Amino acid sequence: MATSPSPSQSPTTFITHLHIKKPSSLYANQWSISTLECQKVQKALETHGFFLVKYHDDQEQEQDECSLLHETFSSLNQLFNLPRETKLKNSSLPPYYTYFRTTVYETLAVVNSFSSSGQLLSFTQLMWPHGNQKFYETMRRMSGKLIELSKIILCMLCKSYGVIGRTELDHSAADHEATMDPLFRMMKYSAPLSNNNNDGDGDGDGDNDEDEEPILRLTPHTDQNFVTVLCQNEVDGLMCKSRDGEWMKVNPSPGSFIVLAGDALRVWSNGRIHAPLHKVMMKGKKDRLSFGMFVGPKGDKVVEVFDEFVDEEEGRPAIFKPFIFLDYLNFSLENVCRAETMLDSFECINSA
Ligand SMILES: O=C(O)CCC(=O)C(=O)O
Ligand SMILES: [Fe+2]
Repeated sequence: MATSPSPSQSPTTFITHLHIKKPSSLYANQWSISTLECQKVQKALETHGFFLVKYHDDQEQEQDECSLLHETFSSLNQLFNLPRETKLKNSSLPPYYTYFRTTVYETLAVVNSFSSSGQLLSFTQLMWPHGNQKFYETMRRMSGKLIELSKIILCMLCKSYGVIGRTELDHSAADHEATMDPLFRMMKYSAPLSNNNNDGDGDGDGDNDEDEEPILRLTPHTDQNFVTVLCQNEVDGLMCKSRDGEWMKVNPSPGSFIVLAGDALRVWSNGRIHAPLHKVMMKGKKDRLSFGMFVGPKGDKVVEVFDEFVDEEEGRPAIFKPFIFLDYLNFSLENVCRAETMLDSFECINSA
């Protein structure tokens, strides 16, 4: 594995870009992944709260990887092109999981899409009553890859903190599966400029995009979960705010994944990990498609500071009070206007 910094907006800050090869075993105690690489995950999440990663499976040919990515985006196009009434059927889930639409943004979600419990199959049947095997197979493979990567990343973090096997964040822990509720979400953001908008050179490309001001498509917020692994089509737009307050453009190379820490990880680490505010700003004539695995605790689970990060005698008390994750999700839904300071507004922070 190698790390190469890729320049962000500012010359002084770099976005960490890791290359992770699928380990022969997903269990960290049998790993070839070095501690040094694990420390890079920790450092990136503590400073910026996000990083980019290329994830390869040695068994998988590069060509297969590209075609999976290509098929995923063509499946997403197919999905978002369905009539609105059909997409509205994705509403039997709790409100934060269901089909949601504004004039410029749409999202659909499937819980545990990679598992054998048939959630992805039911979702596919709901959208295409006559079946769509291609969609099902593609999304099953892609969401399987995302869940695998999210497990590896959480494990790398646990390894770096020296807490492997002692926390449910590590998937080798007995109750990991019973604790986690991974959600596969698919998003579409419409282009700020319509396709009829001619840029004057007759090619209809909109190649004077450079002069345009980017327009907000998704308002600044933090994710409530532990970790999010995202992937986008060729249209950039994601921006993340680092711990030192700088908005950074996140422009991944094709096929790279974006890893973001959420509020639950900030709480678990007693504030060591930064859960970055992020937003989507777009320009140009192309719609942006993205999808991701949002790995959070099950609704009834308690989110709390992990013991390892607390030492009263050393002057490191727990900054956060424990809370039920569902209470926080509901609070977030009722207080969308406080998205920029959600965790702080939730009043789970202990007074000094
Ligand atoms: O589409 C993206 O890149 C970001 C999506 C996002 O932040 C979210 O759905 O919470
Ligand atoms: Fe988000």
